[in-house]
Amino acid sequence: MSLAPDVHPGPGRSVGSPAATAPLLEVSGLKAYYQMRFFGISREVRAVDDVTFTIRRNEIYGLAGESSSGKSTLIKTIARAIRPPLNVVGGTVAFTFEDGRQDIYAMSPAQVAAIRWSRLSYVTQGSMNVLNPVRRIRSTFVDFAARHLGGSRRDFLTTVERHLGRLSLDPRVLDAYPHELSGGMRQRLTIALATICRPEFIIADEPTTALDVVVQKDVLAMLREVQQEMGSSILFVTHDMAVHANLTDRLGIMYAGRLVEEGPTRKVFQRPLHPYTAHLIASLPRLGDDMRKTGLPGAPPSLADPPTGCRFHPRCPSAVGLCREASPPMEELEPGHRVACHVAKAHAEGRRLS
Ligand SMILES: Nc1ncnc2c1ncn2[C@@H]1O[C@H](COP(=O)(O)OP(=O)(O)OP(=O)(O)O)[C@@H](O)[C@H]1O
Repeated sequence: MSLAPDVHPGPGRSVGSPAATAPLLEVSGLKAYYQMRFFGISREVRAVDDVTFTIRRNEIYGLAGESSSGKSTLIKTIARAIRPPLNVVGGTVAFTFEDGRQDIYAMSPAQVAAIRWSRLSYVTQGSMNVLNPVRRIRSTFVDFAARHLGGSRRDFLTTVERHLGRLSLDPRVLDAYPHELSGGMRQRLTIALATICRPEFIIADEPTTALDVVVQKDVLAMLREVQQEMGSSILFVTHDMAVHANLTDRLGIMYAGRLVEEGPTRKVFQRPLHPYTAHLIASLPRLGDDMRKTGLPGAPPSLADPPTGCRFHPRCPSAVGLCREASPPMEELEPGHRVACHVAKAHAEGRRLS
């Protein structure tokens, strides 16, 4: 499959310019809370609480963590796809696209609309959310992408057909309604839709979770090929650690609204530094291993009233007194490998905590 520029060149990927060397996404101290008021009582769910990380050009960054850890809230906030009661209460989200660096929350609504799908696109779990059930696939492509690519409708549809062909999709699917297609086909179409404008940054939110394993493998291979050919960056969100092991270049682990570990995916799997990451990896099934996997005791905390200190301490097998008292900052303990854990830090420095 070749995705070399065809009818439209898409955003350039010039090497050597400041834009080419800067991180594509910089998230700094980001806080996004659901702020609600019921019968005069305020309630605040701190779903994303002081998250800092960057994503480079041309990399697939994975985000993992169990349900309710804040993954969806984080990516909605990064894409500025938020509405009340979710509010950004601190921090910044900046993209350095080919035309320069911009804080997405300093942009006007018109500027944000202009980068959606063309530079920043979104692939979601429920493909039916994007594919309008009462419109043929062709109309959905026109609705989402025609204005970004410009030109006549005929030229646009020729571009769409060529793009589908390159992704091994039969252009006749453009005549279909979503319900006439399989789940796998619909998901491949959402990837085609998200990449038709050759975006620099793609957010993929659990795009394969609803698919069976064989179709899942196909869709993931397609996504990787698209990414490699276009040189785009992908933020790939799933709780499925096996998918991260096979797909992502770097991996961030979220727990209770915070990033607790980040590093090259291979390193994180080989030597997890945070006890929560170690648990996630240990619970993966392995061929020939017939030991029963034991779950982590306890449940994730309420983000309306998170525990003091390290939010993982009530469930952590290694917790000491300090973990109950002070929130551990994210620190680089090995090159490119960051972790927020007092015990891991002390271990790396050859100290013992009690
Ligand atoms: N609309 C909302 N109003 C109030 N709280 C919300 C809302 N949506 C999510 N939350 C809360 O925010 C926290 C983070 O949820 P979020 O959906 O971001 O987690 P997640 O890691 O994406 O989980 P999942 O994998 O189940 O989608 C949870 O405590 C959740 O209950």
